[in-house]
Amino acid sequence: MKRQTAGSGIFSKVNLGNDRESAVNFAVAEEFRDLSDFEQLETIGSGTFARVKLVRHKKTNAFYALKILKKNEAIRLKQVEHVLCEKQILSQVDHPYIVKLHSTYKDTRNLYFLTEYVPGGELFTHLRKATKFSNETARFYAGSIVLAIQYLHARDIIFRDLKPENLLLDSRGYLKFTDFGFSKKVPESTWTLCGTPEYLAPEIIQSKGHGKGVDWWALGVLIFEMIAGFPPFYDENPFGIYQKILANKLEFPRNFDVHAKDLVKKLLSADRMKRLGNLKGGAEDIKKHRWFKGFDFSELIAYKAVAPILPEVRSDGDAHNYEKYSESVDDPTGPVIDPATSEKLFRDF
Ligand SMILES: Nc1ncnc2c1ncn2[C@@H]1O[C@H](COP(=O)(O)OP(=O)(O)OP(=O)(O)O)[C@@H](O)[C@H]1O
Repeated sequence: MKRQTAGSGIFSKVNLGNDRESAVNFAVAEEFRDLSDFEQLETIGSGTFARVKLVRHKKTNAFYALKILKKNEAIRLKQVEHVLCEKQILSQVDHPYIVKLHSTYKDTRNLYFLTEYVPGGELFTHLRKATKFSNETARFYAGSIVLAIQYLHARDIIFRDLKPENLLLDSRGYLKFTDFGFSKKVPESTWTLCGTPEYLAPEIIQSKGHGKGVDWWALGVLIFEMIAGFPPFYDENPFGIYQKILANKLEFPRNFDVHAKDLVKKLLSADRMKRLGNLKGGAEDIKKHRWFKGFDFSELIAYKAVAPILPEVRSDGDAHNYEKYSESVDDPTGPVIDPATSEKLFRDF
């Protein structure tokens, strides 16, 4: 079972902040100007109020992913500000491990993100298939995540939804971050409760205000889950999970690598002032940890490292690495919403 991101309206302490910077890097190329230039193929992802479809550019035959969000659902679930942030942040970032945004569109019913198509499937699927990863495999992905998060944090962007469901594999087996729906530009702290229960840092649950440290916490959860095959704090219901996170009791399976264990403990420090990654040395402290001894980050970023899993990609538009969704049950487009409301709320999209 894939884990849905929480925080859609249940928790209302929203800090909107003053982070409406203009999208400096975002110029839409000619070929991406019109949505009717694309043929919509199968659904490859479905979230709380979005559907992601594989699409083909009719003229060039190139494949892309189109994320479709219903405006009415974005309003109902109080996600308008998050969607605007998602566009603003995705249009500003440019990193090999972050999915590339080509263009955005809107009509009377929906908002659309056109991004590169990443054909290798979710890290989640590969992890569940393998049950658990070897130390080396986990290190390859963790190293990639450290680089991407370091890049984001240097730009004061917190990702806030790190989990294997939001990490995709490209055809070379390298990671791509997707879903910036909860990411936020914050030089200081922010107060919104969002994320996925198993990956929430204690300071988010306690509404203490949180910053970049939450991504390093989530990395600790992810390294644990990759090596153990299950997350460190687990319960049938979210409140049970929150209790376990706050109790901060870690039980490592036998054979868990000692250095990985030490790193996970340092990332899962309940006190964010003592959490590795969140200290003066930043991400460099994590790169220097014993678990990464001998690991070559420059090879990794240059795509010279051998990826541990090479996904089977039969052709450019092959979607078999993604779950199959019924196309008929749920119309991906929403109802037309009042034009004045639409203009007011979605002007910046
Ligand atoms: N660029 C892409 N290439 C291939 N698949 C993608 C791409 N973007 C998204 N997907 C697929 O669609 C799924 C949902 O996308 P995304 O997480 O952006 O939507 P969401 O509605 O915000 O999801 P959630 O509610 O779970 O947070 C992803 O987990 C992935 O399986």
